[in-house]
This record gives sequence, structure tokens and C-alpha cells, in this order.
Amino acid sequence: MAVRDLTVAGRVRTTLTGSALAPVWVAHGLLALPFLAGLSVPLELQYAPLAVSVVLLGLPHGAVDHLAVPRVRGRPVTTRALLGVGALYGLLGGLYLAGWFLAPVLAFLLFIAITWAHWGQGDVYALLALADADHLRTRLQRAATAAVRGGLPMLVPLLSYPGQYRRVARALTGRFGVGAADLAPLFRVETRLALGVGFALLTAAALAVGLHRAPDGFGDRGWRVDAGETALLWLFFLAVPPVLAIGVYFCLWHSTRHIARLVLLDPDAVVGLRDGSLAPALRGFARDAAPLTAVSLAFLAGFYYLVPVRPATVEAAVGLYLVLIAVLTLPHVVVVALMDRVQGVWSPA
Ligand SMILES: CC1=C(/C=C/C(C)=C/C=C/C(C)=C/C=O)C(C)(C)CCC1
Ligand SMILES: [Fe+2]
Repeated sequence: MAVRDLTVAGRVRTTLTGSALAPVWVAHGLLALPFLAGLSVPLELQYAPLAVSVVLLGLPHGAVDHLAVPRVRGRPVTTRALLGVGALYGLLGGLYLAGWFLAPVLAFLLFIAITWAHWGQGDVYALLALADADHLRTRLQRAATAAVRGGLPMLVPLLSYPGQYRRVARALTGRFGVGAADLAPLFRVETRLALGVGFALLTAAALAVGLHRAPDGFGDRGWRVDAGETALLWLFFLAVPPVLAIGVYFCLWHSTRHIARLVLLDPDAVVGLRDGSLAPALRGFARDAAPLTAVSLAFLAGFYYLVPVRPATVEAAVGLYLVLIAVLTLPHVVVVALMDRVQGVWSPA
């Protein structure tokens, strides 16, 4: 399928840009400012967006996967379709959960890698669907853009705030009895310097090739959005401490964009968007996401009793929540990859 099938146009697009993209750019820009001026915020407070993500935007954005698969294929939501997605979650999620008990360090690194790829793929979709990213002509360019977009939240915080990054890494793996030394090489100056230089070069190369291919050169709207967002997120993740930055980005940036993608598959929601109204879209999403958000919460509660070392602090509890997110993210990525395939994200026209 071609890109033109993917591009959202007209009033629907104006409504989504005005509600899911523009305010989020502003929020990220504004949040970076006080940190650039040297503000520091207590760690407990920084955990607030991640805590909120349990019920708002974050966790719910994946709780519609069972409906997204049949909907994106244009098929009815049958019991069989639901069982298929359920089996995917049970199987892949179950295996990966076992992996956290057997090899937590490896499981942690896999989590970073999966999230990197997944947050990257989400942004590539948004660029193509909502930003006229005609400069992303080839599959290789799109893959490079995904690598850049995913690396912004996963890698840049490691460059600017290694201490806090390491702390969260320990909170995650610590539930499974991992010593600090096991992750030490990741936080060395040499490692971070090499990763930072490599990633800056990748960012510059992806944008330079994009500019070269952009139909209107420097004036190209799609390229400008791409370059502007990339610069904004570089700044944001360099300035804002990781716990806060990733929490805000997860809820406002990634989840909002994915929800925008989902509501486009809901005919009632699209009718509303065409009239400039978000209400039917939000109502529909809340209705669709509520049941499995509740199930995930029950898992989180069960998980609390299951792990070898029960969490005693907010940080440890968030660490546990992140493991749940990790386990849910693997099958979620498979679902979104399937959406990508049906919608032609990786097959340029
Ligand atoms: C805060 C923080 C982390 C949190 C990562 C999160 C919250 C990942 C979520 C992934 C999801 C939900 C993907 C699906 O959409 C790291 C990188 C582990 C360590 C550094 C600090
Ligand atoms: Fe997601």
C-alpha cells in the first residue's frame, strides 16, 4: 500500500494536529526551559507522570491492541481475533517475563532496544500520516528516522543524566537481585561519549539526506516538522531529568500520537474529527481501553506479590511497574508492526 493511503487530510488532520501534536510540542518546549535555567526537582515529584501513566494515556494506549488488529485490517472484531491477540500477549509476554527472572540484565537491555524501535516506529507513522513527510522516500531513510526518534528518549538521557538513568536501571533489575556492577560498562564516560557522538552523527545524516530529498528543500513543511521535532527532543532530553522527561514523553508524545492513530480506525470518531470535535474520539477510546487497562492493573497488583524482592519505596514500585510495561511492550510492538505493514509505513510508494 502506498503512502497516500496513510496520509490524513482535511479537517480531520487539522483537528488532530491541533490537539495531539501542537500542544505537545509546546508542553515539551516549555518544560525544558526551567531545567535549562538550572531548576532541580525532587525525585519523588519526577515520578508523577509515570505514576499517572498507569491510568491515563500511557498504559491505556496499548489496551486497545485487541481491537486495533481487526480494525486496521478492516475486519469485524470477532472472538477469534480477540483470542489471537490474547494468545500473542500471553505467549510473548509470558516468555519475556520468564526472561526477567532468568537474565534480568539481558531483559533490561532488550527493553531499551524494544522501546527504542517502538517509539521510533510510532514517530515515523506520525510523520507520514500527519506531517506530509515526503522527504522520507525510502525504507532505509524511514528506518534511520525511526532509529533517531527512538534514540532520543532511550539514549539521550543516558548522555546527560547517567546517574539517574542508572538508578532507574537498578530499580528495575534490582527486583530480580542484580548487583550494580552488572550494568557498569553502560555508564562509563567512554561508552557514553562514543554513543553520543555516533547518535549525533546519525541524527545529522538522517536529516541531511531528508533535506536533499525534500520536494521543496528548506521550505519543505514535512522536513521542517521532522527537523524541528528532532531538535526539540534533543534539547528536551538533554535538559530534563530522565524520570520526568520519559514519563512526560511517554504520556504526551508517544501515547497521544498512538491514540490519534487508533481513533482514525473508529468511524464515529472520524465523523467527530471532521466536525472539529474530539469528544466522540475520546469517548470511544476510553470505552475501548478501559477493560484491559483494568486487567493490566490487576496484573500489576499480582506482580507486586510475585517478585523475589517486594518493593518498599515509590522508586521500587515504579521499577516494578516498568517491568510490567516491558512485558506488555513486546507483544504491543508486534501489534503495531502489523498495523505498520497493513498501512504501508515501511513500503514507500
Ligand atoms: C524512566 C527511565 C526509563 C523508562 C522507560 C520507559 C518508561 C519505557 C516505556 C516503554 C513503553 C511503554 C513502550 C510502549 O509504548 C528507562 C529507559 C528504563 C531507564 C531510564 C529512566
Ligand atoms: Fe506504544
